Amino acid sequence: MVSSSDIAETRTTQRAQGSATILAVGTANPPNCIYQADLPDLYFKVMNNEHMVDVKKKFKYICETSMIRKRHTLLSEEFLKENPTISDPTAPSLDLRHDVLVVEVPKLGKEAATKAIKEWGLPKSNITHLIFCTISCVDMPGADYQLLKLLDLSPCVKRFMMFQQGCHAGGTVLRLAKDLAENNKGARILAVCCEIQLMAFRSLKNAPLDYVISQTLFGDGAGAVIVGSDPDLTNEVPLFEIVSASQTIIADSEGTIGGRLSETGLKLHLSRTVPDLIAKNIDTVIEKAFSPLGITDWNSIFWIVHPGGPAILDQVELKLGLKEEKMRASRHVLSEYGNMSNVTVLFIIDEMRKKSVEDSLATTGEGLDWGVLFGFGPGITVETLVLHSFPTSIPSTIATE
Ligand SMILES: CC(=O)CC(=O)SCCNC(=O)CCNC(=O)[C@H](O)C(C)(C)COP(=O)(O)OP(=O)(O)OC[C@H]1O[C@@H](n2cnc3c(N)ncnc32)[C@H](O)[C@@H]1OP(=O)(O)O
Repeated sequence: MVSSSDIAETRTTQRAQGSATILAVGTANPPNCIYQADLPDLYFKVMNNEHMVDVKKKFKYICETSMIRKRHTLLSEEFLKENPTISDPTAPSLDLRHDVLVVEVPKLGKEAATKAIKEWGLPKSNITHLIFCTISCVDMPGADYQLLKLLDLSPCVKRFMMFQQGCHAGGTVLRLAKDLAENNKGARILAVCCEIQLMAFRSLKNAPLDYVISQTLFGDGAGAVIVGSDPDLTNEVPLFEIVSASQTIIADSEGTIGGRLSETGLKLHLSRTVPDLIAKNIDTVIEKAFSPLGITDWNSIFWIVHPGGPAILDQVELKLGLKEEKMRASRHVLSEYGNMSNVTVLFIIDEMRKKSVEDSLATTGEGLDWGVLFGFGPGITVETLVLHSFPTSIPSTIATE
């Protein structure tokens, strides 16, 4: 007969001993790059909206204050010319958008995943779980299945498909990967976020101001990480330990960020109160996350913050009295790639560890030991991760890539 102590022992052997760690990061973007300074002329031309002079003026102003220098996109002028329904706010275009996205989202995800696997350095056969996250398209089987096929992974890899989560979900993916890694001894999780903004691309004819804002902020990209506990230090190089992960909903924020799929694409709603609501609540969230460690000096940690827009970074910085350099990595990624929704925090992790090596700092977290990762999205949902950095003893190929 099996005793309860046998079951307890079996459960212990099924679990990992240590916390989950990020073991590799890969990123990818479509090759087409648009400079924000060129966007107003380009956008209003391809959308046949040149006559909307006042809207263009507003669009140009927001482009100038967005703190974005450039963004990558799958879209091209040729594609929009060949597919005029995309630019017509009254014509159904959902099928057309989906036809493109169900193919392109797993493909871009594969590019990022391939880089992460290469950096990790172990055979693909060691991957036990796959998480795929996107708001760009919905399909069955989903982008997780397509990516498994594209990468030629084992059909026994355990998949999780996260549809329609939003911008906080870079944090959700890492939280899920942590639970999987810590509860399954030897697990190696490939987690991929990929967003191509074609679903939300739309004409500004008769559009509310938040549509104008969304057209100026979002960019295309994919990020991938390998996560696992108890790294084999002869073969694996840990970058960040995920010490804790939590999620909360900001009080009285319902309806301030949202999206609905329609026959004319994804309609995004953003309230102007978003930066203020996040800033007003951020102190409570961070105090709760760091109280077990006794850390209260927010300038003593490194920061990875989803840059929904510059106002969010500015207001968090102001509320917590952060030094200007704390948001460097988040602002850099916003400037060079725009808001790539849930993908963005994975780019910031990549930027932070590479710059730390480049600047000969002692740890992957800008020379500091502890750090925070914040994801913000519909709800308003906040994902909070407490991270612990590692010494920057990583191969030079990673830093110079
Ligand atoms: C989709 C997801 O899941 C998660 C996400 O990431 S959602 C994206 C979250 N991002 C945001 O909410 C954007 C945050 N906002 C910003 O960063 C900045 O406001 C901005 C870059 C959009 C513009 O910055 P700015 O030009 O310096 O000044 P700001 O005064 O804030 O705004 C300019 C104008 O736009 C208006 N505005 C700003 N945000 C608005 C919104 N969401 N809806 C409607 N109007 C808005 C302002 O009221 C102002 O209008 P007036 O000139 O008529 O007064």
